[in-house]
Amino acid sequence: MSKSLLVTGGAGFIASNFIHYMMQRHPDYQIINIDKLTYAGSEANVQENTASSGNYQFIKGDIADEQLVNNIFTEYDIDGVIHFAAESHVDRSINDAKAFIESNVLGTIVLLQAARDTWEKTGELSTRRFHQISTDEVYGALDLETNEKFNEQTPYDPRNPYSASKAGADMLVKSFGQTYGMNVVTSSSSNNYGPRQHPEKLIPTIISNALQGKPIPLYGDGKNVRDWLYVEDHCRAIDLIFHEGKALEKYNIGGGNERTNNELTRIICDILDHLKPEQHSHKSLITYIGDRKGHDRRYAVDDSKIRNTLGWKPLTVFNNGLNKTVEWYVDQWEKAPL
Ligand SMILES: NC(=O)c1ccc[n+]([C@@H]2O[C@H](COP(=O)([O-])OP(=O)(O)OC[C@H]3O[C@@H](n4cnc5c(N)ncnc54)[C@H](O)[C@@H]3O)[C@@H](O)[C@H]2O)c1
Ligand SMILES: Cc1cn([C@H]2C[C@H](O)[C@@H](COP(=O)(O)OP(=O)(O)O[C@H]3O[C@H](CO)[C@@H](O)[C@H](O)[C@H]3O)O2)c(=O)[nH]c1=O
Repeated sequence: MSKSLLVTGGAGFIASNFIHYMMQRHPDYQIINIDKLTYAGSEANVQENTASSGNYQFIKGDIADEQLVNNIFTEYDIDGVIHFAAESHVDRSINDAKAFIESNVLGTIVLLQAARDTWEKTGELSTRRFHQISTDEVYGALDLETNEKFNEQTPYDPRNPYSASKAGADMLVKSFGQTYGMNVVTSSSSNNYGPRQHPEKLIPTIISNALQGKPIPLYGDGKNVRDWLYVEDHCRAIDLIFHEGKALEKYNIGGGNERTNNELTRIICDILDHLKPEQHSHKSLITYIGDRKGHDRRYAVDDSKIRNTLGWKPLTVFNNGLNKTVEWYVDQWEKAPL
């Protein structure tokens, strides 16, 4: 059945990939994308596939703007919300967390209330769906020395202002399920990689600095571990959870690719050495700098619930995904060097 989906933050990294994915997977769906176009969002991220589509609508605006969000719910018959919009960069939250509270906490409550009020009136509060896109960072950090992973029962223990704001938003979403019987679901994923990520994040930083012959900055000893998930595998998981996940439940999504930042950086440098043999040795650019404050040591996700109950698993082999990713950034770089 065709649906109208409100996607928030669709000009950012993951949600723009999600819109591309959904337009191919469900071409009959209408997608309404609300995005404030902060420094992290770019309309160019979504223009490629949506330009000629009659099923796509872009609204430039803030999810914390109550009047705008209420108007969207009045104007469109929204079947479901997939809520990505957020301030997403840990380092920025350490410098100044105010925007994180405004977008991630206040923005989420504005969306929840508009959805609740609209769907309550039509008697569809328990059938229409609000899907919260969350992060493995809400669980805190793991030690390097253990094999432990975050599962859905792991208590929340956010350790930086970004993850605290996401944890707050997740709690509000859960409370709307408990208090009003709203059909909410939450998914928490590990670190995504792929095309269209903002250059402030680790992988685009490595590639862009390497291409420019600039130092590749690694925080601390470079031994921090992240569990890398190809963004398209994440999009497939979200599609499945949105349609088939159980109300009030939470699903973890992992890549099964734990790598230290040192390992990851060296793999990317090897790919670049192969693609750009005429350039300097890329590894020689690796430079250790001061550590991130409160730097979480390791994230790792146990995704057996989504594998066992919904039949999802990541399909992208890490080296293939990284090769595709590096090629995409090199191609962008060649079209428009910074
Ligand atoms: N990137 C990851 O590895 C990762 C992993 C797990 C979960 N997440 C979550 O996925 C979501 C998307 O992350 P991302 O990396 O694509 O982020 P991003 O920073 O690339 O994109 C965020 C988008 O949200 C928009 N936005 C921010 N505040 C807004 C507001 N108040 N109103 C409307 N739009 C606003 C921005 O303009 C931008 O387009 C976030 O909720 C993040 O917490 C990200
Ligand atoms: C930008 C940068 C990062 N790093 C380190 C810090 C981390 O250990 C690792 C990855 O950093 P980032 O790319 O900023 O990602 P991280 O802090 O893990 O957070 C990401 O992954 C989270 C999911 O785990 C998401 O919720 C966040 O929105 C997303 O930004 O690399 C460096 O060593 N040098 C850098 O220049």
